[in-house]
Order: sequence, then structure tokens, then C-alpha cells
Amino acid sequence: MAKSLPLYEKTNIKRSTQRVLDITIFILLVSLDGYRVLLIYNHGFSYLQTIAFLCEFWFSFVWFLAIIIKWNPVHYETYPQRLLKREVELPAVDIFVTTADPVLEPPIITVNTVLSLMALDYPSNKLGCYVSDDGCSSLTLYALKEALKFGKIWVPFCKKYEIQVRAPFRYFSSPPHLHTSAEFRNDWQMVKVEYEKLEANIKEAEENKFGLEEEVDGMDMADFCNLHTKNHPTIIKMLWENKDDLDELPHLIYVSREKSFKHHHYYKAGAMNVLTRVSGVLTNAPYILNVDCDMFMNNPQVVLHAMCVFFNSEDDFEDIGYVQTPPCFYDGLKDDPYGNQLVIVYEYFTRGIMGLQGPIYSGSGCFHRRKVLYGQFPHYTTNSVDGRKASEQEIIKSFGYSKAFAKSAIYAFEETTFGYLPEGLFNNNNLEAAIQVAGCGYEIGTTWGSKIGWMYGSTCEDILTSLVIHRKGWRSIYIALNPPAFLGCAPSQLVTSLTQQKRWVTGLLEILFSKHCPIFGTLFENLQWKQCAAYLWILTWGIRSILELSYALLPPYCLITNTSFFPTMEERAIFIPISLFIVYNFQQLLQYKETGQSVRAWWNNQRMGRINTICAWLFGVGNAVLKLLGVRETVFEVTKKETYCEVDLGHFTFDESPMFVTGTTILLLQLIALLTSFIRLGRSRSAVLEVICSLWLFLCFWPFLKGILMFGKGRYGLPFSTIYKSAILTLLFVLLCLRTTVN
Ligand SMILES: O=c1ccn([C@@H]2O[C@H](COP(=O)(O)OP(=O)(O)O[C@H]3O[C@H](CO)[C@@H](O)[C@H](O)[C@H]3O)[C@@H](O)[C@H]2O)c(=O)[nH]1
Ligand SMILES: [Mn+2]
Repeated sequence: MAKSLPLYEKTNIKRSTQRVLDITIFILLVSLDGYRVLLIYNHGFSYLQTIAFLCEFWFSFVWFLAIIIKWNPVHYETYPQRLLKREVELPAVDIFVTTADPVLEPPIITVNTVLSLMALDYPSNKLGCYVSDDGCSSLTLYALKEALKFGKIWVPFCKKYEIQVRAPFRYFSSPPHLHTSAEFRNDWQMVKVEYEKLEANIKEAEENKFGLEEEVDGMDMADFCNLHTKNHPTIIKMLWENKDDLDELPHLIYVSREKSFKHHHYYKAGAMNVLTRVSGVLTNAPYILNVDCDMFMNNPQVVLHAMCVFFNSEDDFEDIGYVQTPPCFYDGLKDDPYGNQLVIVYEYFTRGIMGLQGPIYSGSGCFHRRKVLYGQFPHYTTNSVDGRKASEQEIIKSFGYSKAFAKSAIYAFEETTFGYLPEGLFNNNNLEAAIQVAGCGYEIGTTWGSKIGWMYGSTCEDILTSLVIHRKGWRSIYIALNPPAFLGCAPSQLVTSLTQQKRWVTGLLEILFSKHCPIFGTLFENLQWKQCAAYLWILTWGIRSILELSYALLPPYCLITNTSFFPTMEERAIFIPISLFIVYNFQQLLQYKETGQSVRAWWNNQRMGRINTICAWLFGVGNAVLKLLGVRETVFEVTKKETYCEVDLGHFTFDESPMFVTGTTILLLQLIALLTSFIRLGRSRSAVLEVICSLWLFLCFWPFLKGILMFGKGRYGLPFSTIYKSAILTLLFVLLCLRTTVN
């Protein structure tokens, strides 16, 4: 019987070898800690040994957390065909796309994402697509308007021929299949020409910066006339309304929330909350799918897959808060030179977390339940604010003064499948209500960002939001589809990648040192302790960077001062660090092999691991400290989206960023250390392991040496200021080393 078949199934993945290796590494780490303790106990306190102990102790702790996470990996399989057989009424879904800057995020990218989403295999009268434009750009609006025209031929074309890749730029980047009908080839050609026209129009508008006050194609652009992108009233444009017709496109709504210099706008989290409210008064779908502007939909069935989870069986479903799809990227550079494809993190860590309370929300490609975002606790079917049923008055107090919104929220708590559609969608009353809830003063005195919606206070609003949801006891589920549900663009330049990493680390520390710290969530709320371990593993990245930096300074210190911090050749304990080095790298290599990646990809990732921690994460820590001290607010630096492949892809390029100073300094120090030990060869104590460490780090930071050698050769070379700052730091360190030996 079709009805009784489950809509999704969970299978455990067996990874015995990995488990054995994990445990072995942990035992070795603990032995190393033990060795240090004994040494300090027997020979008295020494700074060198204490620093080494602290670092290694922390690495052991992080490894312990990792074991908890990786212990029980799982896989979920979803069956949309079974769902369709059940003939249930499918619920409405509101789709949120955010864009923030027409230069860093060219409108053609956003347009492709929107077009792919409009073409989802899902009843189009149940979909509403909201685009938030924090850049308040008439260009983005114009591009959307043009895209809508193209969408009217694109979407039917995709559905007629069951095209899989529904982002046109991606689809047209390869020729059509050979064995296709003449009709298909004609259609293909026609649609392609139309897409090229769309591209050309947007490009032209970009170049000409058309007179903003002009009427573009019957659309009044006067709203954008003379306005400042950081100080302007709300602009909402109802671009398309689906009149409850399956063959039409889904609703398309453009929202640029009000901005003023007097208010904080909370970056993406703020934008998401505005969309939540605007969609609340318009379509109020019980499910919300959110997608970054650079993540196009790549599996048309993805909404059906997600619904399989939500619709499985009554009791099961009652505590699932959201469904996340993995972040996957297209056109990954060969062998992952910047280590940002996250394959290993996904396969070993995320799959592991899936077996705990559930995956962490990663900001894009996620299906939320509206009532969960509204602060609902699991197993409630009516509204509950702070865990108990609330009156309309209380709802207004916490959700803001809009009556229309409060009313819609009550519907949302009851999770009616259609959402809330009073007489006609785009009437003036609704529009007025929407403009009201998009105002920048609307949230004052409410609990938006503190208890409901997307959470404020961290540039990693995604992780903070999911933590707050998990703390209430909700579970979450990951669906990894084939083909991947969404494909995004990963930074293809070193600076961009490092800037992103830096922002993440700042955001993570902001959470760790706030009242939202997961430890409290486990002690006082419903966050499971293993899930807490998973959060801690991520949130402590910044701390790891300080210890990694200290550890990276130990070998040069020892080699310059002719001391050692590792056991020497004469000691039997030397086998501990040696085995650790071998087993650890063997395990890493094995993981790359298991996931079908090359040895080169392993090397690149492990190298970028060091570069990220020492360059980007360290500055992330700096930003977080400045914020905690109240010196400076953190800033969400939007990641630059590269549209076209540049020639130097994969080559390291540099700029004036201070992040490169630490990297260059570490390189110079290893160089001096290696030279010193070479000169001393034969006359010094045996410091084999220190030399190996130094050499290893030297190889990791090799691209910086190239940067120095290419000095003056444009972006491939390190700028002079960076080199001389690093040289001064190196000199200071060497002097410090010499001073300690004199004493
Ligand atoms: O003031 C802002 C800043 C950003 N965004 C949007 O936020 C999204 C993510 O920004 P991006 O610069 O692409 O950051 P990434 O580092 O690529 O984003 C990752 O990390 C973020 C948290 O740091 C998450 O929010 C993202 O979903 C996740 O993909 C984009 O759609 C932006 O348009 C806004 O809407 N308003
Ligand atoms: Mn992004």
C-alpha cells in the first residue's frame, strides 16, 4: 500500500576504519599531553613546554569534539513519487532570495537564481518568490522585470522538456544533446536567442546607467530617483501575481526595505526578517525556502523532497524544525586550490551532525517552517509565545504593531497549508500593510531578532538562528539529493575566500561569547549535549587560530635558540609525535580518496587550512575582540561573486590586506629557522622534528614565497608594504628569541 510506505528513510553509514583511526589519533594526542605534564612535573615549569602543552591540549579537545560529531554518520533518502501518490494537498512555499549590492553581486546572477526558482517542479500557484534588494538598485529591479518577460518562455520550455538545469546561464553553457527532435532544437535555439537578449539588455543597462527617473518599459523608476541606498523609504513592487493558475509563473515580488542612517539594519538577518513579515501579510505560506542570490536551483524536485520530510507521519514530523540541503558549488577549480569546496567537512562532519539533533542551518537552500521562526516550541499546534498560548495583544507586543501581520501570524501558528489570502493578493490594503512591516522602525520594542525570526548579534546569523531553534528542542534534517539541490559560486580568488573566512570566525565568536552560548542551551534548555559539542566545534574555530599560531612559532623559536620542544631522537617518546603525524595524514589522505578527490586536493586543503587559520581566522578573532570590548561593531562584508572565469584562477593573488602580513611573517620565520639549523648542522642538538615542522609550514606557505619573489608583478606579487611589515615582525621575533637565550 502506497500510503504506508515511508516518505523518507534514514540509513546509518558504517565507517569502521575511520573510527579506529579517530580513536588512535586521540590516544596519541592524549599521550602527548601526558608526556608534557610529566616533563613539567619532573623538570619544573618551562614556558616552552607549557605553551606546547596548552596548544596540544586544545587540539586534543577539538579532536574529542570531532569524534563525537563524526561517530555516527547517516544518510537520508526521500521519495517524492510516494508523496505524489498520496494525493495530499501540497502546502504553499514562500521563497526568499537576498541580494545586497549590484556591483559585488551582478544582477544577472540574481536573475538566474530567480528564474531557476520560478521553474521549480511544484504547483506554481503555491509558490511566491520574494527578492530582497539591500542595494536598492533600479538596475536589479529592471533586471528582474526583464527576467520575468523571459521567464514566460523559459519556464514552459523547462517544463515541456523536463530540463534539469534551470538557471539559463548554466544551461546554455553546454550544447544541447545530440539525439533530440527538430522541434526541441528549434525551441532551444529560440530560447537561447531570447536569453542572450536578456543578458545584453541587462549589460547595456549596467553600462549606460540609464536615467533613473526615466520610465523603463512602462515601469515607474521614479522611486529610485535621487535616493541614497542607505537612506530611503521602502520600495515594494508586485512584479507578477499568479491568479491561482498552475500554468502561470509563481508570484514575484521585489522588496527593498526602508533604510535610514539612524537605524541598525542587521545585514542579511534584517533583510530576512523583513521578507518574513512582508510575505506574512501577502502570502503567509507555512514553509519558507531561503536562497542566496548566487545559489541557483539545480534539482527541480527539491521542494517535493523537502515536503517528504515534513509530510512523513504525524508524530515524526512534529519536531522537525527545518530541512537543509548541502552547500554545493559549481565550476569548482581543479583540485580545490583555496580549499573552499568543503567536500570533507560535508561528508564527515555534516553527515555526522545529521545523526545527532540535526544539521546546522547554513544560510541558503533551507526550508524553514514559518511557525518555528515565529518562536513556536515543538508539539504545539496553536500559537505560543515563550512556550504558552498567547492572546492577540501579546502577539502584537512581540511581533510589532501591524494588526494585519498579527492576524497572519495566528494563522501561521496553526500552519494552515494555504497561508492566508484575504480578497486578492495584491490589493492596496495588503501593499500598505507590507510597506508598514518593512519599515526600519517597525522592530523597535519587539522581539524580532532576539526571540523570533532570524537572530541578530552575529555575522553568522544562520548558525545563531539554528542554535536558537535547536535549543527549543526542534530537530532538523539534511537532504542530499542527486543532482545537488542548489549550486552556488565559491570564491575563486584568495582574498575573497579569506575575507569570507574572516567574517565567519568573527560571527562564530560573537555567538560563543554571548548569552546564546550552546553550553547554556544544554544546561538550561533542550539542546542535546552531542549537538552542543557540534556547535562548540564550529564556534571555537577562532580560538584554534590563536593556538595554531603559537604552535607555528615554536619550531622557529627552538631552531633559532638551539632548543627543542619535541622529544629528541634519544627519547623513546619521540614515537608519539611521529606516529601522530603519520596516522593523521594517512587518515586525511584516506578521506580524500574515499570522496574521490586527488592527492593534490588533499595537499591544497591542508595548506589552506593553515593559511586560513593564520591569516583569516586570526583577524576574525581581532574583529570579535574589538566588538566585545565595545570598540567597533562588526561588519558583514559581502562576498564578491565572480561571474566569468578569470585567467589566473587558482593562482594566488595578493593585495594590501593585513591578512597577508601574518602569513608572510610565518614564512620568513621558517626560512630563517631552517637556515639557522642548516648552518649549525652537526654542531647542534638533534632537533629533527622541529626541522620537519618548520619545513612543513614552509611548504604550506610556499605561495607567499612566490608572492615575495613576484614582488612588483601586479597582483601575483606581495605589495611592498606587506613585505616590509612582515620583515619587521620577523626581526622583532628573532630579537626576542636571542634575548631569551642571553638571559
Ligand atoms: O546586508 C546584507 C548582506 C548580505 N546579504 C545577502 O546575504 C547573502 C550571503 O552573503 P554573501 O556575501 O554571499 O556571504 P557568504 O559568505 O557567501 O555566505 C555564507 O555565510 C553567511 C553568513 O556569514 C550566510 O548568511 C550565507 O547564507 C552563507 O552562504 C547574499 O545573498 C547577500 O546578498 C543581504 O541581503 N544584506
Ligand atoms: Mn555567498
